[in-house]
Amino acid sequence: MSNKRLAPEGIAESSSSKRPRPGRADDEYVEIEDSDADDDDRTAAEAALVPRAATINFSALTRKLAQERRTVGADDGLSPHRRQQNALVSHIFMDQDFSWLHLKPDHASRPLWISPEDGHIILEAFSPIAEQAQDFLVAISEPVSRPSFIHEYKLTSYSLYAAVSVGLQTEDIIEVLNRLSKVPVPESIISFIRERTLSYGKVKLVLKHNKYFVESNHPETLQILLKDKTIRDARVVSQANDTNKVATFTTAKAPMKGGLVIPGTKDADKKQDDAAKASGASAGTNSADADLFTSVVGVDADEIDEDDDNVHAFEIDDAKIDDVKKRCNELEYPMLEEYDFRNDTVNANLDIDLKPATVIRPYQETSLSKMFGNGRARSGIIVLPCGAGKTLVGITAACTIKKSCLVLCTSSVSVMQWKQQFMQWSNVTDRQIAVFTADQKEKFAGDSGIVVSTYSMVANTHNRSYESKKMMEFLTSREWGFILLDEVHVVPAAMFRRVVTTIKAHSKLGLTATLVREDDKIADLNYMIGPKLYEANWMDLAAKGHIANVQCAEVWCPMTPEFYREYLREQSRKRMLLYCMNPKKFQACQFLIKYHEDRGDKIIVFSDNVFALEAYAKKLRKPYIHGATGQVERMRILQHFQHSPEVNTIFLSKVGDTSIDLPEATCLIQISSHFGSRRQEAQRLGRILRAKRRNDEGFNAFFYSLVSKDTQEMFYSTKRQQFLIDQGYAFKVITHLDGLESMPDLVYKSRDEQIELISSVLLANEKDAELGTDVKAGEGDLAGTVTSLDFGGPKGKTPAAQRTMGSLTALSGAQHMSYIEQNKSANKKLAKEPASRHKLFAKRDRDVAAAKKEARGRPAGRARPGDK
Ligand SMILES: Nc1ncnc2c1ncn2[C@@H]1O[C@H](COP(=O)(O)OP(=O)(O)OP(=O)(O)O)[C@@H](O)[C@H]1O
Repeated sequence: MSNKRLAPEGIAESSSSKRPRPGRADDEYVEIEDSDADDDDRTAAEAALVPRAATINFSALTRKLAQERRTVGADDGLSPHRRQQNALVSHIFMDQDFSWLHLKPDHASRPLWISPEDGHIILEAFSPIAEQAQDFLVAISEPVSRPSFIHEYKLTSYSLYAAVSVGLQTEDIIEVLNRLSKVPVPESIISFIRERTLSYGKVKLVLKHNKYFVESNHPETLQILLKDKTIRDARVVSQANDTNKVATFTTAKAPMKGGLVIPGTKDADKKQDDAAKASGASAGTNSADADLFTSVVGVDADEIDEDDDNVHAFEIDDAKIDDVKKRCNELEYPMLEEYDFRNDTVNANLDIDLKPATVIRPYQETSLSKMFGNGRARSGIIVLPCGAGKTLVGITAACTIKKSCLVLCTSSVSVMQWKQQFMQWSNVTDRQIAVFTADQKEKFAGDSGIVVSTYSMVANTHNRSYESKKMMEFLTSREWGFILLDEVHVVPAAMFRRVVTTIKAHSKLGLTATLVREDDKIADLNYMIGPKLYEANWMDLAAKGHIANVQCAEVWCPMTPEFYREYLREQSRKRMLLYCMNPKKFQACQFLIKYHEDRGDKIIVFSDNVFALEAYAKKLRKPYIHGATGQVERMRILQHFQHSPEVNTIFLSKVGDTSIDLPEATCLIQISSHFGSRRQEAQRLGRILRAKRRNDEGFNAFFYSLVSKDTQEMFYSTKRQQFLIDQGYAFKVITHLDGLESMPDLVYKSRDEQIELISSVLLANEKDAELGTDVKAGEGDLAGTVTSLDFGGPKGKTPAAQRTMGSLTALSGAQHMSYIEQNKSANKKLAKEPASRHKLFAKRDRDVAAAKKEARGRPAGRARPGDK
């Protein structure tokens, strides 16, 4: 559909930026066509789910800005000398010249700068009060990019919706922004904040006695909504409420609203006080600032005002919830979903708690405080880096709500892991937790319990077995206190909608590491689950030792002339196979494996392409796992990798991208990947973020991406890295691996061997070149490998985000760090074993030999038989 929106001419979408210049009165707005190809396949219905406010229309803001500017121009308070200076630099900064904004006299001690044009906020991350400012900014805006020194955030309608949802008030947002900003918050931004937060947070969707109600403390708001035909038609007029008036209830106040204690935290109140004092002292801020932060940024349950006693509500038809939510969004009254679980006497309590030894980490606690800040459970999304412990956050939330809970994950592997983690961290008994997968259809005993299942099991409506149907009846006929949605960013919107509308749940929590979707449908999540409640900073967690520090590098491998010639000639998907199978890449992979094995690292080599995966693993004599590897074999390989010094490297296809917890792994090498997927890159990195040794002095994990030079792969690689770069990771480029040529037993050294390799690639089927020949990520069962129980502590410094040239020695820290563990004998024994040849492979060997012979006889550059 055509996704038109109003925007100031040239903002963001247009490369030929023609933003209004200071002092020019050309603030005209054109209707622009959204050129994002990903949006084209959006159905009208889906697009309608996105509130209008989502596409920020800064036209009103900028118009105000123009007025502001004119006023400033009339009396800008600058000395003639200063005005002349500004005029001199204006031509350099062009439309980015904001020197007309007044800097506050003490601007140096304030860390923020706010763009009056598009709501972007720049934070000096090196400021003493940056940490506090970050907490605040994460609550009110979207992080765009957070490298070491300068962070960028953006105010959006969604982010302000999220801010209001976690209890922030409009004037407090403006006040804190003003205090932190180097320039007075522009009028345009103030009115944007006011406008966006005016109607947000006023309407709630509540499930009571298995019926849905639209609730508000403001009867006039409900009257406005009822004027809308869609909402009016969805209303259920019962006997008790058969007039056109909305019903008024008096809510019972929570007996001890602030008394809610999230399990796994120590003495929450004391800790909060101490933290506030400590950060206040270290930041050198005055106590007024600290108070302001505690009252506005930190959500203190005791201090949050009780809602009005009078709540007005009308019932709506369950089948029309989706339409009502959509309409409310369009009317800019997005519905909040909150669950007053402590006063729910209808649904049976679930006797579940965290084990006494379980202590949640500070960022896990912070994220949960955003969910339970006002003593109720708010629905929304928590974003934590891979390996940061989202599972425990979900389990703690379930232990806080203590009502029946449904957990949905992306694969049956994850189902088993969730169950195992519930048993590990909480006192839940086997009878209280059930799984619903293709193989197992269990129900819990008693009135309340936990069910763990997959999205597809719940959303699937076709070809249901008798047991599945029964199980679905069990799931849909009851009210759930809590639904936990794992990996929310990957689930197709339609599937999500089916799940959310068929399961009646009082509160929803979405968990994810990468709130990016390649299909750009993030907005749907906002609408279907709720606002983003919290997003952690990857670099912060790395600096505090909760996740490992990682050195990232892109290794450029030149193509051999023969491979490059074929690459240029091929038009099909085989091009991809050619750049994966590049002999120089083989060599780089071999070199890096040896280099890191010698240092005592455990290495995972990733390849999406199964043909390349097998070829590399067999040539380098390492074990491998892909979709077709049997369960017993997988477990055997993973056990060896974890516990045996003989197996220090394994090759994994995309079955290992997610759902694999191998804290022994300290080095990743990526030889082939799924085009430009930013999410996959981050998830792969996540495999080493949980490295057991992350708290060792000076420890670094390593992430290498091998790319064939001058091929499409370089483009994809740059695209893939973008998410991680925005999280502050620095990618170095390695153009030369010192000592590679002199490495003994270097593979594919001679031209003959390289020609043999190219022949096998050319003989491969077109299908072999595809990435989709493996099973879907996560389908393979890697359960039982969850072993890490490490706790974090204060750790090293955050690396600077930049792209630099470097040598492998420098990258691996050889100049500055020492590695204690050495394990030179690793894999030697394995390498001595004769590589077993499958008979199919033997047949291919014969074919390869024939092709090799043919290739030798053909002058370079001449077409192969069959070439057009
Ligand atoms: N508070 C904690 N105390 C001790 N260990 C923890 C804590 N939180 C998480 N962990 C451990 O950290 C590891 C990573 O946790 P988990 O698998 O939940 O991460 P994740 O965020 O779901 O990662 P991914 O997105 O990659 O799946 C696990 O081994 C888990 O046991």
